[in-house]
Amino acid sequence: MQYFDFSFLKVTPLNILDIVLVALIIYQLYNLIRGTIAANIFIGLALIFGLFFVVRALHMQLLTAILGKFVDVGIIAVIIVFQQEIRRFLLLVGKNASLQRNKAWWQYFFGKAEAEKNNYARIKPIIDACKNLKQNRIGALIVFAKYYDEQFYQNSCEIIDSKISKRLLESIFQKTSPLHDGAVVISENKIKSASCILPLTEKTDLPAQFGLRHRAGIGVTEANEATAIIVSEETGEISYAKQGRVKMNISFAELEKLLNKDF
Ligand SMILES: Nc1ncnc2c1ncn2[C@@H]1O[C@H](COP(=O)(O)OP(=O)(O)OP(=O)(O)O)[C@@H](O)[C@H]1O
Repeated sequence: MQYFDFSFLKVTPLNILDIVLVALIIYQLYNLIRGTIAANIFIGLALIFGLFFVVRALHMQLLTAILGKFVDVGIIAVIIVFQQEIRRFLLLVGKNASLQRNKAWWQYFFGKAEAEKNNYARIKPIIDACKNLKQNRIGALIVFAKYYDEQFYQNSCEIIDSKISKRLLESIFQKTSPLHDGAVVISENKIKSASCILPLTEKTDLPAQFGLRHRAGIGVTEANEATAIIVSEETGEISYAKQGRVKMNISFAELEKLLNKDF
């Protein structure tokens, strides 16, 4: 019987740490591109790289030379194509740590129940405003940005920078309000801006009734660490978008749970 000799493999604790860290980075990158158009681009690039290694091994010189040109500029192509995702990843690395730490300290000192109570107080005006908007069939798009990326939001928005209030949210979305077109962005516990023009998703498999408001709500969660509530003017239905996916027609109890988790 033949045995394989693995004695040449020397695994140190540092090697294991190395593998775990790489796995974590790949997982975070996967989370960032999951369900977005970037995932398809990634598959396309991976296929070109895979094909290059196959044709090179088979000594197919012409194809190797052509694909080699792509592979030579591979890292530059990856940086250009995944510019948005790399930006989000770096933001995540830089800012998430401090946000999570704040939350953890709060829970450590005041206990989980107190933290939840505090969170409910923050969420309540938003849920109450959504109830009113739904009842009156007023369309709305409210974005919760984990980090307020000034470059991304401020170009197209009206700066508000105010405490979150039910009445303010309701009045922004009134059809006669000059700010009703576009999205409200909430971040750092404030209504940061209104009337924001957001990027539209390029998804092709969305329900037919989804127009620009829904497309913008989904699009912003693909391009940023953000979630969005979409109130349909047509049906009054509430949808919730996160990481490029959307939950349709959710109840207020569900909305409260989602906001409690994400906001
Ligand atoms: N790029 C954008 N960013 C933010 N808001 C947008 C954008 N494009 C359109 N909107 C908002 O969506 C409104 C138009 O909504 P539209 O009827 O196309 O959407 P919908 O998804 O069908 O939603 P509804 O069910 O409310 O009709 C606009 O009045 C504007 O307020």
